[in-house]
Amino acid sequence: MSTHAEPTGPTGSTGPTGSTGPTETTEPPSALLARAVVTALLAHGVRDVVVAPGSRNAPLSFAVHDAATAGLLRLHTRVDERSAAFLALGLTRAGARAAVVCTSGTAVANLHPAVLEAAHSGQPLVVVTADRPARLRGTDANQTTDQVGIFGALVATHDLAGPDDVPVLDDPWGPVHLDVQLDDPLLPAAPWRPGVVPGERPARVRPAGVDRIPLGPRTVVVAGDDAGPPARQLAERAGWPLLAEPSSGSRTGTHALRCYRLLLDTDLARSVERVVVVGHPTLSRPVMRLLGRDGVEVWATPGRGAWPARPYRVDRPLGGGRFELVDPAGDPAADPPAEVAAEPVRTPWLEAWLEADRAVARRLDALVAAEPGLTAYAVAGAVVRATPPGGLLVVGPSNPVRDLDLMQTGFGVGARRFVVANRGLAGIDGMVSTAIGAALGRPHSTRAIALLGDVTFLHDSNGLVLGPDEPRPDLTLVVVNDDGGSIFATLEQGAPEHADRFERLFGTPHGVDLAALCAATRTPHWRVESMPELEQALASPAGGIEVVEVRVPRQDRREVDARIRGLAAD
Ligand SMILES: Cc1ncc(C[n+]2csc(CCOP(=O)(O)OP(=O)(O)O)c2C)c(N)n1
Ligand SMILES: C=C(O[C@H]1C=C[C@H](C(=O)CCC(=O)O)[C@@H](C(=O)O)[C@@H]1O)C(=O)O
Ligand SMILES: [Mg+2]
Repeated sequence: MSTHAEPTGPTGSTGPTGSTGPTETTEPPSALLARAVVTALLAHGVRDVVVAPGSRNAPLSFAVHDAATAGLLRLHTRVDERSAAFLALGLTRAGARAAVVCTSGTAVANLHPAVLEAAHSGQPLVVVTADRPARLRGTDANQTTDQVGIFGALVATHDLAGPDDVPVLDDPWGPVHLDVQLDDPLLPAAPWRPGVVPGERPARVRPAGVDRIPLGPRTVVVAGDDAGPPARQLAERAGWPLLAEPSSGSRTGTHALRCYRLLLDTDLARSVERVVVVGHPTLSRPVMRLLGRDGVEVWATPGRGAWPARPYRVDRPLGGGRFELVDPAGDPAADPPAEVAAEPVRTPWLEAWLEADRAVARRLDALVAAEPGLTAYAVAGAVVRATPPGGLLVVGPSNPVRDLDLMQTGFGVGARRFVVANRGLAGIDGMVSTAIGAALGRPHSTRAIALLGDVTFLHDSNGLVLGPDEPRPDLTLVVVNDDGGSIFATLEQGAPEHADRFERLFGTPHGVDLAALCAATRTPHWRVESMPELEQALASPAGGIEVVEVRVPRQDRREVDARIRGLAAD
């Protein structure tokens, strides 16, 4: 589906956003349209714009530069559109509102991975693509393809032929695509002095309504990606165990379990009667098995992204606004309003889980400590310790996010680390740029660290290609280098019977010299081989963007993972 306004042809009129600038007679229509677009971006909270160079988008690039010169936004440039879009996504995830601008043709298609991630994780990324004028569509004019609806049914395209077509950018829950028809002449006659009063990013308002949740059944709360504080508050007010993923925004306080994934094959887990699901849980098959288990009631809020329906049976859909506890008789439980920070409730059910969690965590720490040399689990633990309260932690998919899930010990409420992960589609693409964007978008972070796998890092090594004038954050990229994709070793394809094909198809050893790769972009690089070296590197950031490479083995991953999974099984 695309929002396809009938081309009205170039118009010189000022757009609905009241863009101002040189008179109609002096500026070409392309400049006026570009300025109307940038005016709309500013009016709806965009303060960071990532431009990938091109000729067709020159009117937009000039208008963005003029707005940056006026101090109205921050300009970034990136040569790789895929990295550019993930940089904008990282900025957006961290609370800034960002747009990415590129030229026509294959450049637009390179934005797609980040646009899809934004769609499935509900992020208001703004995508502005330059296009040829409609009269050239369907011809073999240079660099001309069908850009209207290019991101598929999930992301509507606004087809802009003139300033009057510029839409209101007020959706806080997903990406928006503006495809801008730009005709020659493409260069403005004179610089633009934007007479724009910047507006605010559209607020993500919680749904209205109250979800009345009766106490009674043996319940656990599952907090997936982007669940936010309500999941924690519910667990604490009800006295229920909290199974919160690292990027849930809920993994603080006294009820969050560290090793919940290891406890799901125990009698305790088998006695669960109800699960309340908030956010987008993706890390663990045992959690998915719990949600699909006969005899377990699932109460769930809608998912955040473009497909909010859950892949498992939901017995009681929740709105996700406010939770109110009611006692089994249906009367309001002694439950202070969510806004009032109540003393967390302790129940025997919770205590049993907390005791089991402490026991298995002790066994996990002992197992990891007994491993010869550094392990990916120990690296994740060191990264957690190096991220202070108020810090930013960006974590890649595959094993790093799962290692963090196992090793992240409890943080106090209010002392949480802001954890960013692209869990909409769990892609390994764009993670270097996402991390740089998140660090730039959250300048008040006390520290910014990213924990990535080596294949993930290589997949977006272009993210390190920054020009000399680009804004750069202080960011430590910790790369767990096991020379390939180790997660596959823990899955079915890692079984011995597939060993003859595993390395070529899944392990994908690459042997890349990360120091040389970093040297190519003059990115400071440390290679560490031991925990003291790692802790030293983490304790002494060089400033700017730096890479700390930690070499760990991959061949034993399946065996160690199996021992870990067996730590708690009854
Ligand atoms: C864009 C994309 N391509 C491929 C995959 C499939 N995939 C998931 S994990 C993984 C390997 C990741 O390796 P690495 O980053 O080194 O992490 P490790 O598994 O070694 O911890 C791949 C290829 C994906 N999720 N996204
Ligand atoms: C490798 C990909 O993603 C897979 C990674 C891990 C998931 C998994 O099973 C983790 C182990 C567990 O939860 O016990 C797997 C899954 O969700 O089934 C993912 O597909 C990939 O190709 O993207
Ligand atoms: Mg790896």
